[in-house]
Amino acid sequence: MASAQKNLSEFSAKNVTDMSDKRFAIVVSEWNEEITEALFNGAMETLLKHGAKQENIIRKDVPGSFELSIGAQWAAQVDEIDAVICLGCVIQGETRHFDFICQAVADGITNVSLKYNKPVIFGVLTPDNQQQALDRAGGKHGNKGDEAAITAVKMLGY
Ligand SMILES: Nc1c(NC[C@H](O)[C@H](O)[C@H](O)CO)[nH]c(=O)[nH]c1=O
Ligand SMILES: CC(=O)[C@@H](O)COP(=O)(O)O
Repeated sequence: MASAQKNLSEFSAKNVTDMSDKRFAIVVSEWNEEITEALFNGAMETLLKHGAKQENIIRKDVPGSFELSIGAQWAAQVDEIDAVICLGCVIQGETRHFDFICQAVADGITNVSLKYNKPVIFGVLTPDNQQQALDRAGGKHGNKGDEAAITAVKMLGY
């Protein structure tokens, strides 16, 4: 189902458990900063809305989405971290570089999650252009950061 049919910020809050004692790491890519900052703000707002404490949320920045995997690993290896949220935006350019980054970060984040047996959330936009990114970072299709945060919350209540 495309984001056009399912707003990224609309989700069922039922069965969401208390997050007051959970600790989160949010790893944010600096590429396309206008977008990733909007994703971060959405993720923070959603975590706090569901009871997470500000002091239990740490942020780490990485240069680009390709570095999200290692940034996630450095966070996930910390025993006190319960879940990691990775936020990035990879915009299609003229070459196949887009494909390599997107595949690498999807595979890398998955591997970290399985290696450390904890939720590591793929909050990475992979749009064709800037407008598609804006539409999914607080625009008409919602905010991918909201979706990533509620996914972490739901997984911790698994
Ligand atoms: N073009 C985008 C990049 N490129 C940078 C890579 O993520 C990486 O930092 C570099 O290849 C060095 O390892 N990153 C994004 O997050 N978004 C882009 O659109
Ligand atoms: C996703 C990228 O790295 C991409 O934006 C780089 O642009 P290009 O493919 O034109 O070099």
